[in-house]
Amino acid sequence: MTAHILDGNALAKTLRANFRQEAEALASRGARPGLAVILVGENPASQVYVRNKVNACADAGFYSEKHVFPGDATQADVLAKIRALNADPAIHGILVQLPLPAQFDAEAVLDAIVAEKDVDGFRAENVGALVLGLPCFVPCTPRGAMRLLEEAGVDVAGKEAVIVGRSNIVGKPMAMLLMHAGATVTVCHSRTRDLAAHCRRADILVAAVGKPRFITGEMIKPGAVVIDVGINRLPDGKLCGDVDFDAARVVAGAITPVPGGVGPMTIAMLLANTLESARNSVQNGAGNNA
Ligand SMILES: Nc1nc(=O)c2c([nH]1)NC[C@@H]1CN(c3ccc(C(=O)N[C@@H](CCC(=O)O)C(=O)O)cc3)C=[N+]21
Ligand SMILES: [Mg+2]
Repeated sequence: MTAHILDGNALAKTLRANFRQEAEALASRGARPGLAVILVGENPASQVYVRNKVNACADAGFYSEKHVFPGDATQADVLAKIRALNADPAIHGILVQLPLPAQFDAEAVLDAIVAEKDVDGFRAENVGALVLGLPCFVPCTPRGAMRLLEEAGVDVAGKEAVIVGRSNIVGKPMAMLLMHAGATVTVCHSRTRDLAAHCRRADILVAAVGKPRFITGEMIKPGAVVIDVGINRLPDGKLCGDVDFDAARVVAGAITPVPGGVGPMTIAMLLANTLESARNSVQNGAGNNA
């Protein structure tokens, strides 16, 4: 058996073409979707991701701004920029690239973004709404992972889903989305006893641990759908996921590659959330002139 490869690059490209049509429709109503990305410091991985986000905006006909601060910038500098963007009608989404340098209180910075522009979905109001099943911005990486499951034709209801990783950005929201979709969800983490046994029960296995090739072939149930959220840079400069891809692909039924799986879908869902925010602004009578 060889797993079906879930091509995030191809799906993201198709989605961006659809977003472009919607962006033009919104632009004609005075609300071209606009995203502002804030990057602090010179983390090379962050620079790549931010560049990908800005390029994706251009490709989808969105307006975007990139605000780069030096690594020794103060929190007050960044907060002032966020306040200006909060009030800017051309901007529908504000993203502060994480991680922030150590001198920052990331919680306080994210909290400064008005909820209507929190397209990452990281603020407490958003997380609360997600848990309650109310309208909200669904965090981009889990939303992209769910979209890939849909693309794979996976009927989530009744399935055993196992998530490895309990982060606020991936593990926790992913658990909520899978639960809402009807899966029986187990969240495993660094303290879990007999992780392999949990993983082997999974019809849907989501790896979000941040350790290269941590999930081995023996941890996968034959035919399972494997979603690899990991992006790890190896000493030779190559990227690899949290799953041992070569071992997994001969066991799994479907699997996301790294790169080219969840990563591009994360960016596509950032655009989807920004589009949603622009649509909301039109409904609330607060478009822009972009
Ligand atoms: N406020 C905030 N929101 C985020 O959504 C956020 C963040 N901070 N900090 C970092 C993580 C990571 N993340 C990725 C986005 C795209 C790729 C991506 O495009 N990956 C390509 C490869 C990129 C490469 O070549 O390095 C791929 O998987 O094919 C990866 C990772 C968003 N994050
Ligand atoms: Mg996690």
